[in-house]
Amino acid sequence: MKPLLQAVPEAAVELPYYVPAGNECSLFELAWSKRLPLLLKGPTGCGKTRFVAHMAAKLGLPLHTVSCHDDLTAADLTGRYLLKGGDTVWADGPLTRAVREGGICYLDEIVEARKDVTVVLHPLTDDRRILPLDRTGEELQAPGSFMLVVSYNPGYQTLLKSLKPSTRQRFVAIEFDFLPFDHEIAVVASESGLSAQQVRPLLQLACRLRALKGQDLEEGVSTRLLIYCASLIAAGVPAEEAVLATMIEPLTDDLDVKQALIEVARATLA
Ligand SMILES: Nc1ncnc2c1ncn2[C@@H]1O[C@H](COP(=O)(O)OP(=O)(O)OP(=O)(O)O)[C@@H](O)[C@H]1O
Repeated sequence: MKPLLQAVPEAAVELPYYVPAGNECSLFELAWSKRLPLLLKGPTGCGKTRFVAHMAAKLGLPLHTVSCHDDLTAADLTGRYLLKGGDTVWADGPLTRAVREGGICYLDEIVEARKDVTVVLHPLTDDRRILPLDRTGEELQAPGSFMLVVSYNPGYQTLLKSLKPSTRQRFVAIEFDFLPFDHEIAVVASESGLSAQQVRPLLQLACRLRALKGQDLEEGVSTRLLIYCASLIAAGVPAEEAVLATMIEPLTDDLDVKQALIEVARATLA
C-alpha cells in the first residue's frame, strides 16, 4: 500500500475557524491521502464551504472554489483561449489550475452545472485521475495532492437537476446538517460577537422555524442567517427588526406565511 500523503503541521498555518460535527475532518484527510474525491451533502449555510476552507488550510493546499450555476460549462472549469493583444493565449480554468498545482478544487452546488461538466469530471474522479484538455491537446495527470470536492443541497434536487448514479458513485460522501444546539450557539456567538446567552433564544427560534421546512417553508433558517441576525443585534439593531430582516424575510414572500412566522418569533422571543 502506498504511504499516506503528508499534511502540513497544523501549528504552521492559520486555520479558518471550524467546529466539527463529527468525524468529518479525519474522513476528509483520509479521503485526500487515499486520492478519493469527496461529495458533501447538506442544507444551505450549514458550514460546507467553511469546512473545505478549513481542511485546505490544514493540509496546506491551495483551494479553488467555484459556485456552479446553470450556465456553467466544462470550458469555464478547464479553461479557454482568450484574445490578448492580437494573440490567442490559453488561460487555465480553476479546475485545471487546481490539477496543475496539486490543490483542492471545490465545486459548490454541482447539480446546477451543465451536463458537459460531468464528462470532464468522470476521468478525474476514478482511478485514472486525468484531465484531458481537448483544446490544447494536453492530458494532465493529477498529482497525488490534488483533490476534487463537490457539494449539493439534496433539498433542492429535482428530476431535471440531480446527480446521475454514475457520477455520485465516484465520490466518498459526507452528510452535513446544522450543528448540535450548544455547538451552533458557540459558532454564532464567535462569528457575530453576541454573547452565547443572547444567541440562545435566537437559535431556539431558528429550530422552530427549521421544523416548518417542507410544510410552509422550502428551507429553514441557516447558520449563516443566524450569524447575520446576531451580528445586526450586536451592532445595535433591535432584536425584532433583526429577526424580521434575517430570519423571516429571506425565507418567504407569502404574506400569510410571513405573518405566521412573525407570530412564532414573538411567542419564542417573548
Ligand atoms: N461548523 C462550523 N464551524 C464554524 N463556522 C460555521 C460552521 N458551520 C457554519 N459556520 C458559519 O456559517 C457560515 C455559513 O457556512 P458556509 O458558507 O460554510 O455554508 P455552506 O454549507 O457552504 O452553504 P452554501 O451551500 O449555501 O454554500 C460560515 O461562514 C460560518 O461563519
